[in-house]
Amino acid sequence: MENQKEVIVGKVCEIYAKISKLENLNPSNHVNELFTQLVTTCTTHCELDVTLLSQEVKETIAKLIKLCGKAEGLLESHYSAIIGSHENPLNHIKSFPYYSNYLKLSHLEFTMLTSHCTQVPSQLAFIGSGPLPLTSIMLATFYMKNTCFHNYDMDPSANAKAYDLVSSDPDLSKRMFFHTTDIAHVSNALKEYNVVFLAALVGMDKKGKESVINHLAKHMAPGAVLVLRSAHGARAFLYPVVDPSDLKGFEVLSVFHPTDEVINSVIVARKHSVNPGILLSSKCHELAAEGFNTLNHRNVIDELSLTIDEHA
Ligand SMILES: C[S@@+](CC[C@H](N)C(=O)[O-])C[C@H]1O[C@@H](n2cnc3c(N)ncnc32)[C@H](O)[C@@H]1O
Repeated sequence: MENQKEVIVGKVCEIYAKISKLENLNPSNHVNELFTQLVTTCTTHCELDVTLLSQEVKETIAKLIKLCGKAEGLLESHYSAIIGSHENPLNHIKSFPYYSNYLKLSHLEFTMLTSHCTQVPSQLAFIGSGPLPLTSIMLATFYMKNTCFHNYDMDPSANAKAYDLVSSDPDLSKRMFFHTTDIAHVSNALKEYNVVFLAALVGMDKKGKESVINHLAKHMAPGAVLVLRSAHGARAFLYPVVDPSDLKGFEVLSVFHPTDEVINSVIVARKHSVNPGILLSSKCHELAAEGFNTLNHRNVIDELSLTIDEHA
């Protein structure tokens, strides 16, 4: 076990050394090959706790996560431009190489979400939607056919590309909205959403993630649900980890760590009401009227494993 851990860490550091020497991270055969090697290494070995690694390795991980985030942004941007150049972009969305991963991840997130909310949300925010907002598109197309999606990204070019993908679609163009701003500058608008999704790459380190989570805890409506992405085991070489205990101001409802090709763990949490037992604020009344089940806080990991296996 100890030996296996050393082998994985050695391999990841070796790949990091190669990636960090690249002139740029734009998609190319060589860049794709290195990231594929990295993802394969990290998804085939689950039993590894990165918090126990040396400070030196932790510093390498922090740098690697930033490079992965940059490469992911460039890959999504590249494919978004290609897909958006077609007359009906959404007919070509499956050409994105990680389409099936997103399909599984959005199904997982929807399953987890609906085990805590008996009614589909009317207004949903997705923070860090990027140039290829696949999760919003999939949720809107397959699972939440009447929900309005408010996509937030601080990069205007990401939003412009994302808008081009849905603007010609008669349904999604009416339900997808794009807001160009750093989420740290959004306060009152956050109260309007029954559900908020937080992308893995918003808050790239512990401090950054903590600051976004604290901001959401301060401004989301009491009783609203937060769905956020984390990483577990060796997958923590690729994405920032959110420890459920870091979710101050929220009640953690469920946590799921995938073991298949899906990389991100998913955490579902509910923003505390003023008094969790009694629905005091008008927003809580509104949520209760919409059928949000505030009393049902059971852990659904086992059931989820079953549901997901059934759909695998
Ligand atoms: C590569 S993308 C897409 C999301 C990715 N597929 C995921 O699940 O994390 C991440 C996006 O988050 C945006 N972003 C990062 N920090 C943000 C913040 N504080 N406010 C708004 N957008 C942010 C970036 O501009 C970038 O386009």
